Amino acid sequence: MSQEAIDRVLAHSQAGCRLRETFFQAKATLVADIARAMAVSLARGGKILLCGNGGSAADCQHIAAEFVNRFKLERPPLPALALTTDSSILTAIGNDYGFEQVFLKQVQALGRPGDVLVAISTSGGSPNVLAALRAAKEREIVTVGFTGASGGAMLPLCDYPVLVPEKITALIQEIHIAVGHLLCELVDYYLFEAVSELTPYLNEA
Ligand SMILES: O=C(CO)[C@@H](O)[C@H](O)[C@H](O)[C@H](O)COP(=O)(O)O
Ligand SMILES: [Zn+2]
Repeated sequence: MSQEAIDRVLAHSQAGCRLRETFFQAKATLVADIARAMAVSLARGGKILLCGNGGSAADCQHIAAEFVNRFKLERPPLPALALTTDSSILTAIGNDYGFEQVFLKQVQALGRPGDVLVAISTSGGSPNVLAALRAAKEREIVTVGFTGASGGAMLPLCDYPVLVPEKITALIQEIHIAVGHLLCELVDYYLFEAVSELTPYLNEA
């Protein structure tokens, strides 16, 4: 058995544990606020859109599946759509207009004011994610950005920036999917277990 391999396993898990602890201590309120904003959107007939590249694309479809199917609670399906999954749409837009527009045109086609876009980029600099965020802002879609490191160009485009203060992509992604799961849990909480907590926000303009 290679000691080097074992050391790498332990170093990754220990770094992940430390990051997880400090991140959630600092961002618990932010995560709850985002879940409440999503629940308000869904209660008003809105939907959740998600976009990102590579591992983050996988996170998008993972999170959308929890909303559409179920998470922990038995409840009606909730509308969420990963903009990363339709190969015909992605290849048509990528081929005809360029990869930068693959999410932008889907936001333009499907996004309505009051919807929520969850945009995931660990670097905060992926041009197709930035273009989707700009399109969402133009349409009065609530923007949630999962990012890392310094947040890059994403930060000013996000109503709710979720910044993981870390440079290693894998560690950032592991926090992102934990945030995604927590949003699923808390949206269910606000919509189906604590509706009275949501009521004042539903009455806001
Ligand atoms: O999963 C990983 C790395 O862990 C990769 O697939 C990673 O997501 C890709 O390199 C992405 O293209 C990175 O994009 P971004 O997070 O910087 O927007
Ligand atoms: Zn990965």
